[in-house]
Amino acid sequence: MTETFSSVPIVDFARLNDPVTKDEELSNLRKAIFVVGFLYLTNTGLENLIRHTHEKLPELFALSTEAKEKCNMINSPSFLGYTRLGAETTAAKTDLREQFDFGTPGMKPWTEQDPFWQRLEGPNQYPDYPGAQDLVDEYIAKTDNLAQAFVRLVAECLSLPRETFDSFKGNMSRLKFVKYPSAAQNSQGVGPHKDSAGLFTFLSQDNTGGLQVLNKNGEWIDVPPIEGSLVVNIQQGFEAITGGICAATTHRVIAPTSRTRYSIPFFQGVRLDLTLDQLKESAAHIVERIPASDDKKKRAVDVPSEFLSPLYSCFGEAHLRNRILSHPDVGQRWYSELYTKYSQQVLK
Ligand SMILES: O=C(O)CCC(=O)C(=O)O
Ligand SMILES: [Fe+2]
Repeated sequence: MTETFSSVPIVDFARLNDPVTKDEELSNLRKAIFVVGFLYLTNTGLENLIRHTHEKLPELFALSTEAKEKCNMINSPSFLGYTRLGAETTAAKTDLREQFDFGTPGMKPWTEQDPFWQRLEGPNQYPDYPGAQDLVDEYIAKTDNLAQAFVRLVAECLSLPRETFDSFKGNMSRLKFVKYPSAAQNSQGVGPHKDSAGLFTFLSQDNTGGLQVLNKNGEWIDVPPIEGSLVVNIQQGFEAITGGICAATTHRVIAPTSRTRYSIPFFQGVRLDLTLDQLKESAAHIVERIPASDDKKKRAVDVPSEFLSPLYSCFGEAHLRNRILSHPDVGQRWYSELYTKYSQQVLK
């Protein structure tokens, strides 16, 4: 029988950093990473920042349509900016949410000499709202630090040297502010997907509920809100680096029926230039050191992933492909040939 889960484990970041409790908590983390692929991270020290940011979201989304449209993602070949309700597609269906996408500030401007996928890293479009830029930049900087510390703990829990994953970190992480308006019962807030921008996702949800993960028996498991926690999940970049042993977990959001839901996902970036061949070389050394059973190692092949597909030249192209298909209007505007090519390909 496949080892699976019926609830999402809680991992305490403070206990991971206390020498007295560290070993015990690392073994919790290990199980969460291997078996579930999803966990709550508590006691991160970011609770005040998260609360403060949530307080600002209703006002930010209440900006006039004109103000929001001024920073529409359509202006950005880096897929950064505002997406209005109904402009995003997941699992071939329209998502019922609106959102702002941001990235780590200060990326080197793209030029024609750079690879086409490098254009994913670009400048933000901040909404015209007092303090928005400072808030976004602070949130990204602090969560990036947490993510870096977390990745080192993940290496430790897999009995790998702490710095094992450091060289896979990307230049740009991504942050989103998301609003799900109330809708008819069982509407798709966001459809079933795996996160694909990088290594790990750190998600703060408000107290509405609606987030679910898929277990290995094909059952949807609720991920109810825990105040102050971040829900962490494995993205396809990390899945690929571990040869698929640490699998990204499919998740979705059921739209709320009687209130508005807000969430703040943060996607830790992965190096975009990594090719499949380079990955195979570096991953081989990682995969062989992960003490998993042969059965678990087999999971490496049964998950179709753009990041492990020879159709794409490197992680950057795999990520760009996903962005183009999720935001078809932006994809068509900036990458029309690639849009046509990617929308005809079938992943195996
Ligand atoms: O809003 C949420 O709780 C989850 C959002 C999500 O999975 C995503 O944007 O990738
Ligand atoms: Fe997601």
